Amino acid sequence: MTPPTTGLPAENTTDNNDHLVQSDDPEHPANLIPSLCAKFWTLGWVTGTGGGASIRDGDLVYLAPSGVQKELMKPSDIYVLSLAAQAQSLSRRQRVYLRSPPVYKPSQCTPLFLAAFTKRNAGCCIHTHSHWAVLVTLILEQQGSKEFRINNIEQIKGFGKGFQKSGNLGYHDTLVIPVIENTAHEEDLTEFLEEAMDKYPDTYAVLVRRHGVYVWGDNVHKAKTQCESLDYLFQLAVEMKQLGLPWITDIEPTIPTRKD
Ligand SMILES: CSCCC(=O)C(=O)COP(=O)(O)O
Ligand SMILES: [Zn+2]
Repeated sequence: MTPPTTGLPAENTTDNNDHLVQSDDPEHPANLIPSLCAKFWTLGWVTGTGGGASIRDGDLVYLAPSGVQKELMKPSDIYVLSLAAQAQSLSRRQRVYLRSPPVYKPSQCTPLFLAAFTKRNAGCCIHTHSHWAVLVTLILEQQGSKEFRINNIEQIKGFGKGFQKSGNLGYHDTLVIPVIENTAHEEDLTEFLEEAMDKYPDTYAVLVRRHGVYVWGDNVHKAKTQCESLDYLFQLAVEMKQLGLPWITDIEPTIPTRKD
């Protein structure tokens, strides 16, 4: 699926480029963001307008409006931004939208989503306010820790090895997710998210203390499955903590002996 593109910044177009969000294809980003967010709402990931998702298709980035019920969005509510036009913009804070819905402001998460697209070439970035993510950051806060670490759990295999690396983590590998501190305004998280990406080049996610998590992937499928795997692991970790079980164990890899 290749959506049509004008390649022109918004001020050079004569209309609002509504065609960029009009498609019968359910896989078109303008259709997929509302349908994904409706699913995420049922998981408690985008409750009360919090959280959201953004998709990149080539140069075009599709974004939700700010402060709307994310599970009720329509394709006509979606913003479209050109990364190339944005890169040419003199001000990093001023965004160049090819398409803007008339009555909204763009999501406050926009600069964080753009960081995943520009620094990691991600195809999709998901931001959740999941209880499990927030609880894990609270447990880590008590421990004075800025990293979530877990190993020897099967679901760890749901994560890629890292940026520009092929294959997934193994059962015995340790999954490490950095934690950044929350800020009063979502946009102000950007510099800390970027710092965490630089410090942890292979991470596909960053936790935000007392707030939630940002998870990305090369495409929608990978971002969604990594986000699901991570939420599973966060829930498991909270329940393990309640049972007094450690997140890191020193189970040694064994060579399996198969008897046929
Ligand atoms: C109650 S949500 C506060 C803002 C936030 O954390 C968030 O993720 C949603 O921001 P948006 O601008 O996309 O509504
Ligand atoms: Zn948020």
